[in-house]
Amino acid sequence: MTGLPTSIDAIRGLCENLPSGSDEAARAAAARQTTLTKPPGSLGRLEDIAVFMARWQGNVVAHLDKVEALVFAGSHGVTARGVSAFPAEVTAQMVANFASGRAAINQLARHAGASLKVIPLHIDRPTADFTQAPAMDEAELVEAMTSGMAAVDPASDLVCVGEMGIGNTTAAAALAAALFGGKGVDWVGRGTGVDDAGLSRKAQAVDAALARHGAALGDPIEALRRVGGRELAAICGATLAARLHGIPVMLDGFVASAAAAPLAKLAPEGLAHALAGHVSAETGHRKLLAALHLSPLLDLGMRLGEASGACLAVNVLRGALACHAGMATFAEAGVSGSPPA
Ligand SMILES: Cc1cc2ncn([C@H]3O[C@H](COP(=O)(O)O)[C@@H](O)[C@H]3O)c2cc1C
Ligand SMILES: O=C(O)c1cccnc1
Repeated sequence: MTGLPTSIDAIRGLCENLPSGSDEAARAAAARQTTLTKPPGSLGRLEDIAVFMARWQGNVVAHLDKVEALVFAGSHGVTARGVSAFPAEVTAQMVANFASGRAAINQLARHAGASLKVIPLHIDRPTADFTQAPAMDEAELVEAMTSGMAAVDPASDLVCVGEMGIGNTTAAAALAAALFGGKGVDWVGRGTGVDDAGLSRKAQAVDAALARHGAALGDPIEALRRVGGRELAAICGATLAARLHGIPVMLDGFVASAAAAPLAKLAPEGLAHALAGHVSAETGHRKLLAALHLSPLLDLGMRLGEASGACLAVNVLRGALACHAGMATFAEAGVSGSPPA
């Protein structure tokens, strides 16, 4: 990637020629797995992870020396519709909490050996209420997406993406509905903990957005611009940039998954370099992951966002790669292999 794109068309162009990772490294990693001192397949998905990481890092034995957690923050006009259990000002207050190191993500990023970067995106300037108008104009979308792209350090071994933005589970639900069909009720959940009335306001907001934007939502980037938000666009941009730099991505919960989902719609293998760190308790996340053909690594009933589930899942990757790198082969250890069939 040379320089950041300056238009939506340029971003679309980048999605047309995505690298497919190293077949050679993936094949060699799969071959190495068969030589390690364990019954074939006995490490389950840890084996697949070692092969996945080899493909996207282009190394038979992948490493996790430099793991980045990127948390993008944005403000949402749709909060005026009473769609969150918390007031909009919590977004800025939590950004301050991240800076003082006392939020959940500070603890989980440290525990995962990840460096945490928090990127606020004009949090004093909410997007437009997308039940009334597009959330962002084209320039705002490009700015948000390229902020996400620029946040990715090309030297990273893995990028975890997450978000902070009161109201953003409604934006994520609207985006999921735009991309995969269905109505508000199919995709909204309780987010920060709305009651039944709040849940039905969320469904109504999504339905109103679907009605207002109509056929324009058939285009994945337009859907992101019209019913997404700045932090969702930035996650989409960061996930795209990681692909172009040859860096695997760990997605967080419902919001981060919805944010990255346009890439899967723009290119058939658009999210092939991404893992789902976990399935959150937000209604709709399981269905969204199924639509994206992603199988979550963890299922712990978390529903926080902030990249918390993504960072926790990094520890699973560390386990997978420790085995892949450190185990003896049957030959090295003098362990008898299975008898010839
Ligand atoms: C104190 C606090 C910390 C958070 N950290 C992440 N979120 C999460 O909740 C928000 C989405 O839920 P909704 O759509 O219901 O507003 C996002 O900011 C998300 O990251 C938080 C929410 C709160 C209240
Ligand atoms: O799964 C998520 O991303 C999520 C769930 C609840 C609140 N915020 C984020």
